[in-house]
Amino acid sequence: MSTVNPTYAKNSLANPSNGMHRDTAIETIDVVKDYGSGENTVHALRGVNVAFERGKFTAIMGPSGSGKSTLMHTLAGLDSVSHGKIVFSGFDITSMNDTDLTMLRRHRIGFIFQSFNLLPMFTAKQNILMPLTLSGGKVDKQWFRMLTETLGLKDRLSHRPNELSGGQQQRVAIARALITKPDVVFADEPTGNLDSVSSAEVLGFLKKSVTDFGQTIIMVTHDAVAASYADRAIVFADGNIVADETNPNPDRMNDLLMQERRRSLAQQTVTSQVNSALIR
Ligand SMILES: Nc1ncnc2c1ncn2[C@@H]1O[C@H](COP(=O)(O)OP(=O)(O)OP(=O)(O)O)[C@@H](O)[C@H]1O
Repeated sequence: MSTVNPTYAKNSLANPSNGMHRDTAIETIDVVKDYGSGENTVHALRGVNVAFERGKFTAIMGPSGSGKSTLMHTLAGLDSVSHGKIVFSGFDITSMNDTDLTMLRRHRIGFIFQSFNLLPMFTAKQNILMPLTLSGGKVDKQWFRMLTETLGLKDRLSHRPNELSGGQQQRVAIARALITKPDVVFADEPTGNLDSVSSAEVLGFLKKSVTDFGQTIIMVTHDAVAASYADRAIVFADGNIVADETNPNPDRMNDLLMQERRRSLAQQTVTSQVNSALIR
């Protein structure tokens, strides 16, 4: 049975204003994203409909170029959509201006990156508190203590990033992402630069933040083992969702990914045969 930190739950819920299910943290409605125009248009997202449940850990997988990063960037309001809506805790973020989007990201979204993105001149503690320093927010000392203890960082708080291992740096980045008690954390290949032991540790902490603190996490990964820590895994291909697995296991995810790779190769072969036939 998961326990939800009461302060956390209180701060993280908004009143949905549009009939959206109150257990949905973020949702896309018919989202299309095109890059470029005319003949050179790249259809990165082709009418994506997906809802991410609050307090769940979702992995997004798929071949290179399938649209995973585009989806994550549009969900986080870092990139605009060509068509459709993104509803975040009841608010349509596609109609927000840049200032409101910046505020939303600062106060309600946490980010974890493959390359940690810590500020090298600051200590672990300063890095963790950076989002609050920037927003002028108050530090919840109890929450800071709980996070740093859970993440095993208590004895590393005065160290700078170059004095920490990769796994420790990523744990600092996780604490930084969680310090504001965000509604959603987006993790982009969080274990891409880590060895298998550190990866397992980081994924274990991400899972714990979901089960123990009620966090909502959306993680892009190429790694089927990483995806198996999630409650759900979505597979993307060519800008569409082609599979949606509950309690994913690595074998099943690898099978689905291989299947997509074969399908994409077969499609490329057909396209190049048609092109050469047309040229002749
Ligand atoms: N700024 C851009 N301008 C033009 N095309 C883009 C841009 N960003 C992404 N694309 C294209 O959109 C498609 C989806 O890209 P995206 O980065 O979302 O894929 P991905 O699944 O995250 O790939 P990877 O696993 O390699 O990171 C690709 O064909 C890519 O080339």
